[in-house]
Amino acid sequence: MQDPSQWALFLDIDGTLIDLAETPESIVVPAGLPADLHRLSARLGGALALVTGRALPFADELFQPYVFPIAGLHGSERRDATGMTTRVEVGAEFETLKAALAREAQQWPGVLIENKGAAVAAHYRRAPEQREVVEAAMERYLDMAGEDFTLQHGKMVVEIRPARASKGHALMAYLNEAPFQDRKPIAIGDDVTDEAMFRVVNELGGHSIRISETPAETVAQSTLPSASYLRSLIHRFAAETVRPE
Ligand SMILES: O=P(O)(O)OC[C@H]1O[C@H](O[C@H]2O[C@H](CO)[C@@H](O)[C@H](O)[C@H]2O)[C@H](O)[C@@H](O)[C@@H]1O
Repeated sequence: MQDPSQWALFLDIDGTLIDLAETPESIVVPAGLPADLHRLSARLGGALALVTGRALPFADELFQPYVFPIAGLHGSERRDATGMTTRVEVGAEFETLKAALAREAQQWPGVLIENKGAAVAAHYRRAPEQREVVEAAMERYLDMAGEDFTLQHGKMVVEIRPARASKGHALMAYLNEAPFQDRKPIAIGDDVTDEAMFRVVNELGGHSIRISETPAETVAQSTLPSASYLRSLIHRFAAETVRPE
């Protein structure tokens, strides 16, 4: 990487840093990845943020003991480089809605409901035949949730999340703050939700990269074949930061 002080790096988690797994809980964080990210972040002067659909506390656990700036729930919550967290607040009615969804989902064999606080996901990876049922139900629940929410489609998943946020907004917010400001953004992701980051990055003259084994419909400027390929690049760039003690 030429002159790391010019760049800010924004990384998606699932399918980008970590291989996809059958369920949200069964992902495996490769040994060495958290430390590699920590070293790479140091090389970038701290201008590395994780931008994910996961809830922030879950994302934090994946990379402990290191603490990175993280935007969670597709940008609905965001911890900046000073450790300050901001969140889109949702009303108490959303708890009732999530409980009703979880009850109804018991009739859909193999479908998993992931309660993420201000967002809720219905996963059909273990039951692809349930896709239409799940999508129709989530449209119905979205109507009940109201205009403060939106549907987020992803890989074998449909989510209801706050409408007043996106990964693109989160990336923009980071770029207005130290240590990200005055740097060119690089965003790397693998899914529909990451396209919002790619659009912002493209407008700002940065670099957008989609992880995809096969040609994907994307506005990203380039592609990488897999999460493991990206991890090997991160390892290489991170290693360049190691100095003899
Ligand atoms: O923005 P991301 O960090 O990519 O998060 C997107 C969603 O990732 C998770 O779901 C996806 O990964 C699961 C584990 O590999 C997989 O089982 C599922 O099919 C994928 O859709 C996560 O569970 C969601 O909450 C995130 O929004």
